Amino acid sequence: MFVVNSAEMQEIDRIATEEWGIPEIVLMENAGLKVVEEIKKRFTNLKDKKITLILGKGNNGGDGLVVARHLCNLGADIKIFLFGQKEFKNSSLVNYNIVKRLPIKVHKLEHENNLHLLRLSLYSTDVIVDGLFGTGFKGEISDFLSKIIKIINDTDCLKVAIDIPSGLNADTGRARECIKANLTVTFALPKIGLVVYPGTSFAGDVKVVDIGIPSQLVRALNIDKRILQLDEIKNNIPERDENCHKGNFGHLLVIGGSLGMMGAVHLACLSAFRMGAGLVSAAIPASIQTNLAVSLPEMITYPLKEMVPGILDSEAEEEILASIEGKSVIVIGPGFGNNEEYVSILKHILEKIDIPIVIDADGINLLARDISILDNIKAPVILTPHPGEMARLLDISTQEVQKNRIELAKKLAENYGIWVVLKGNKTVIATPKGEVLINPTGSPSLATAGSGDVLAGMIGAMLGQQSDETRAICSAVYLHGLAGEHVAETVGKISSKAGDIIKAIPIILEEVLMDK
Ligand SMILES: NC(=O)C1=CN([C@@H]2O[C@H](COP(=O)(O)OP(=O)(O)OC[C@H]3O[C@@H](n4cnc5c(N)ncnc54)[C@H](O)[C@@H]3O)[C@@H](O)[C@H]2O)[C@H](O)CC1
Ligand SMILES: [K+]
Repeated sequence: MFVVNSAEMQEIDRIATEEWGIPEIVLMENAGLKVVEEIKKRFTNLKDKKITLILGKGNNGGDGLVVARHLCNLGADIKIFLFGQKEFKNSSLVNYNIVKRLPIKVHKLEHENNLHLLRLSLYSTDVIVDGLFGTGFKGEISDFLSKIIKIINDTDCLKVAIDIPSGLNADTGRARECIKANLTVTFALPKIGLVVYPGTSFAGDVKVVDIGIPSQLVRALNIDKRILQLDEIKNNIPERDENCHKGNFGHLLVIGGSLGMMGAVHLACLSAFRMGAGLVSAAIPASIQTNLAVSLPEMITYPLKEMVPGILDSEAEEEILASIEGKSVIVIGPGFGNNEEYVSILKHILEKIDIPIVIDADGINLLARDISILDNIKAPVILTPHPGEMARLLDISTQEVQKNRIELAKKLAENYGIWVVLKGNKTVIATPKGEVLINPTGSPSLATAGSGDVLAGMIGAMLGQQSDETRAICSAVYLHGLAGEHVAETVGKISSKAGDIIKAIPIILEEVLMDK
């Protein structure tokens, strides 16, 4: 499903009305009716239910006026509070003139001394409908608005946001002060702010409703952002026919490991097997080879020459390059160590190979030492940074990364012609073509040591089975999130560990493929 920013939504709105000739008032009527439909689903009867609408003077408020009219027809007891000194215009004005003739009390919210009545009315209300601002919200919330929002948020009742919770930046999901809704009924397409953190925590349940904008119109716009959906993920996982053999499902090489960090390689390799990789090999410092081989006998191991135990010798580079022969995918970085001398190993690998390479963990830290080594790549390169690693790569703070996850991932991917998987709540996948995919699955259970190694192994495994890199990466990220959700339900969000995520892979794979 496409996701849009406010400018894109406004453009869709403009084309629908100006070029396709769909009257604005029709879209507004549809929008209002759909909100009423969602409210009706939550009550057996709306008769005499107290419903308070807090509305601005733009079209979001106009939608609210439509909601008020229909709820009034259903017998609800309606009150409206109107924010702002402006006058309603166009379709909103038409709806306002109708509402004025109905048995609906309309109060102003222009001064601090109106707040007392608002507080009093909300005390006994069953539902608050938030139609203050939608996609037309710009800049910041004033202190007065902040007080209004606080009064609304302090009220314990069902809060329904029209299109987006007021105060939320539809493009970034950030807010200074924002309505905390239980339900957001958003029109035509989800807005970015509703699907990325912290916007997700303000929006509550998000219902995307059709208001009559033709899908042909939306498709013609070539929107570059999408939310991943289960259906496409299912189709990305290749069927296994009776005649298949291990050679059909890729041979993954994991390069990494160091003294004390052997587990990272183990986790990546084991998850790769569980995700269906045909063969898995690991190139690791010689001193950890025996332990690793014993811990996972199914894999092939390449011992690398060491300077001191756990630290590679310069001759190891040749050994790594030799181990790449015959492989179909590489994962480099889990537990590798962030030694300056390894930058040239990574550089030479990237200059030589043309098979997909996932650069994770210390591999990303090495890149952060010299990102220019991405200038000379022939292979599909996939970076899987968490926000801290992304910050190091871009030489900015983690807070700055989190403020602008989508744009930063997109820019990095486009600049170097690579895939960027920016991990975190709603992982963002950016492709070399500038496409952005947002992953809806996941759980706090994934916030545990080794979870990234598991994801790297899963991506590596999928790249060995699916030639379309974007599909492979998206499937792995989506399924990793589903595995996290399963762990949250079975083990718990707090007690989870990476091994639990790996154990969940076969279960969620089975579930996903069952109704393919
Ligand atoms: N997308 C569609 O196809 C449809 C959308 N509808 C609804 O319309 C709104 C967008 O309406 P618009 O008039 O452009 O803007 P808003 O109502 O969101 O807000 C404008 C309103 O708010 C004032 N304002 C903006 N920022 C601030 C601020 N920081 N502080 C104070 N006041 C602010 C501004 O001055 C205006 O008065 C969309 O979300 C949908 O809900 C259509 O009805 C159906 C078709
Ligand atoms: K709103």
